[in-house]
Amino acid sequence: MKALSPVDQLFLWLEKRQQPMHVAGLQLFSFPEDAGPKYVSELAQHMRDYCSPVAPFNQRLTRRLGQYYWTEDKHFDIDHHFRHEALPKPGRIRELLSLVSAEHSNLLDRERPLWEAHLIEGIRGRQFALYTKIHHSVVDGISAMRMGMRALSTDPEERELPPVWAYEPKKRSRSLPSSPVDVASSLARLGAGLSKQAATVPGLAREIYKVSQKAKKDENYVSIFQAPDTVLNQTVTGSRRFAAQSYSLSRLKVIAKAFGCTVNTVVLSMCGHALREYMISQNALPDEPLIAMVPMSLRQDDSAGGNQIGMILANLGTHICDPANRLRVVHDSVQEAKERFSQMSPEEILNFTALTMAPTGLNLLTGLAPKWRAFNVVISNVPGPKEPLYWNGAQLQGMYPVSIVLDRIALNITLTSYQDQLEFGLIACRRTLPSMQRLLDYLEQSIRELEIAAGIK
Ligand SMILES: CCCCCCCCCCCCCCCC(=O)SCCNC(=O)CCNC(=O)[C@H](O)C(C)(C)COP(=O)(O)OP(=O)(O)OC[C@H]1O[C@@H](n2cnc3c(N)ncnc32)[C@H](O)[C@@H]1OP(=O)(O)O
Ligand SMILES: CCCCCCCCCO
Repeated sequence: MKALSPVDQLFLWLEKRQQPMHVAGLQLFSFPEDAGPKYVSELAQHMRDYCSPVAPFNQRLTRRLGQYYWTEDKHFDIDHHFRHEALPKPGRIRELLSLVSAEHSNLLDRERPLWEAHLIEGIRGRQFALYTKIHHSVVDGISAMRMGMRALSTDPEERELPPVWAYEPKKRSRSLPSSPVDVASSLARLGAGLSKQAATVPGLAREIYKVSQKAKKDENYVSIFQAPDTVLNQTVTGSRRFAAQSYSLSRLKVIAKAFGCTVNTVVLSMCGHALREYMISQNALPDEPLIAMVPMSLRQDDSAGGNQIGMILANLGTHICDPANRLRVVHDSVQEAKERFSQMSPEEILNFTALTMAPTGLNLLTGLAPKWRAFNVVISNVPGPKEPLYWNGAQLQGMYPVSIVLDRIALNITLTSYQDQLEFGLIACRRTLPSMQRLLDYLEQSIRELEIAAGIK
């Protein structure tokens, strides 16, 4: 048995019917030239043949004394985890997004390993898709991306590739103990981990004191109670709407260079513009800027599993009309947070994140203080592969992240990349965010605006 880390467990504690805590990737493939009519059915059979998965795909939850552990599922049933489905006609991307919206609304079964893979055929234009869903307690965006990429090849001729659940993790930071004696060693390791965490307390106290002093005079500092009350921050239902689109990464790189900022700052500015326009269209733009929670990877090794993320708060400048001024506000707030983290060790960043997010976490768990809002929206950037990839000869055309909505945080914008495409996946509560697809057009519009502001076009 292997004990889950406190961060991994958080995603289990937070889960409820209206707040599923799984994430997913939607991969779109084009058929190889020589594919016959049975190509997808044969692929499905090939995948079903891998019915003895490796960790974490063979691990289910068990709970002892309030602590969650992973343990091997002795009754693993591939037909529960792997599903072969078809879209209703006419099989447009619209039907595919509807299917993903519906699937992403369903909770994973906690009696079994927390993942499902859906192979979807019937898509117009000789395409098929793979929607792979896995609990956030098992992976973060970077580890999900690493797992997903291991199952693909740069060689279009390579065939008989095993599915993602058949690959051994490249490197594990800790081995998986399996006997009862190992439970004790797990607890000992947990204790050792806690004392390592405890060792960060003096540095952390110093940092929190410094932050509280700085916050008094630094206008770029984003406080944990600054996020305004907006239409995004209402109670959510369990039903989801998914929208996705690709944008050109090289266009963003040119903008970033022109403004002397990072690509991620350009992404956040685009989201600031899109949210501003969306809220204006709803007659609901607040006077104060929206605040985004932006995960930052703390992963230092090549390990594939679990969550290793810190979180920063970014001012999205939604109160500012001018795109260049908005970008500067975003840049300054992100820089301020990055500089703070650059003084800390990964343990200190984790603890700092836990402390600053505690009021939000407590509220998510209890619903007692809905005004304790640290952020309005989650915006997560998970860089992906640069080279063209293939799966049994089928070329990967696009890969869209599908993340989580939280109670009173009804929208999550996660993006990944593939070759020169930035792949945005927007997931929202269906009831809270009508016409969410408009955000995709506003994102495109914001690229043009930034290009004009930078004198590029
Ligand atoms: C088993 C499952 C199978 C599934 C198969 C499919 C998997 C599909 C994954 C789905 C996954 C959903 C699951 C979400 C669940 C969470 O979202 S969990 C949270 C995950 N998020 C993270 O961990 C955050 C990771 N990101 C970061 O740490 C940083 O923000 C970033 C993205 C590195 C940006 O940092 P920054 O310091 O502001 O720097 P920036 O200059 O923007 O970027 C650094 C470099 O990367 C480049 N860059 C920035 N963004 C990108 C980008 N998106 N792409 C490429 N390059 C980029 C920049 O151009 C720059 O390059 P150089 O100029 O150095 O050459
Ligand atoms: C205490 C708040 C935790 C919210 C975590 C959301 C992470 C989503 C990005 O993957």
